[in-house]
Amino acid sequence: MPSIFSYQSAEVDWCEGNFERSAVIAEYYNTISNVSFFLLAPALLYLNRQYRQQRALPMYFVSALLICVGIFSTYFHMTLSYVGQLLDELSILWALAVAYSFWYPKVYFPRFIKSRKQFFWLSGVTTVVSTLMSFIKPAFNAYALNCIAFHLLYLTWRELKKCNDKRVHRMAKVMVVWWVLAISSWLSDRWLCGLWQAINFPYFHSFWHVLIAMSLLYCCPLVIYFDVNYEMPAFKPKLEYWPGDSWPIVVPYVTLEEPHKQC
Ligand SMILES: CCCCCCCC/C=C\CCCCCCCC(=O)N[C@@H](CO)[C@H](O)/C=C/CCCCCCCCCCCCC
Ligand SMILES: [Ca+2]
Ligand SMILES: [Zn+2]
Repeated sequence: MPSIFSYQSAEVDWCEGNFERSAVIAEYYNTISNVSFFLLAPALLYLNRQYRQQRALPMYFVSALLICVGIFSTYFHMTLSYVGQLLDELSILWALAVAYSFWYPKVYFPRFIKSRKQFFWLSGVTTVVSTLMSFIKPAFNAYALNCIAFHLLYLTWRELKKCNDKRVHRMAKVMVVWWVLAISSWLSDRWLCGLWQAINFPYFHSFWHVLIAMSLLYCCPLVIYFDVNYEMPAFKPKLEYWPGDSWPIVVPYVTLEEPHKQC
């Protein structure tokens, strides 16, 4: 019986051919495209540094978990091992759980939850139960995780209804475009592999890594923007673009306008 650590012991195998470019890396492009997650975390911390100074714990915690996602996803595609697959999926689950625990707006808490502390407990218990259940059918986990994006889209839509800042609406639209491209790549790698192999282009899962990191690059400032509005009344959030508004390719981030001076 193969070990759960051994090469190709995972339940899933992505479309890219195995060991075609290296004797030790199973899926070469799927492995190296994880560099996106290693760039994403420091970019978020650097660009949103004013917010990070106010909310250091959640920012460092989620950034560290995004790095873990990168490490485990790299390990998974390098080995295609059962342990790699579970670590990849569980690191995503825990990163999302921590992000929800810190940033889920209080106005959407279920009625029986009275404080963020209680919400932490609810998220913690739900995540531990989901972690245990994830061993039942690991191949199903990725579909369940992808469904969380629909909840994020729903929350974004609810928030945009209350917001009339045009820059925020534009940023949300761009985030959705990146996500649609990302999920299309993920699904097509899963379901249309025969077609991509026939045309010798089985690289859609590596596109997914880059595209989902791009959508997170837009999603995170949105989360920060709404958090400042809800939880930090002394500040006014402002969306800015790096390196500048007039550049063709830009990265959004949030600055905090000076707190109201007390006389
Ligand atoms: C201030 C910041 C707050 C926001 C924090 C958001 C935290 C997000 C945490 C984790 C997301 C990482 C997703 C990347 C997964 C990469 C690894 C991967 O490719 N794994 C595959 C196997 O290699 C696996 O099959 C994929 C599983 C599906 C993952 C689905 C993740 C949904 C993430 C939702 C992001 C939404 C962005 C825009 C929403 C409209
Ligand atoms: Ca493969
Ligand atoms: Zn992957």
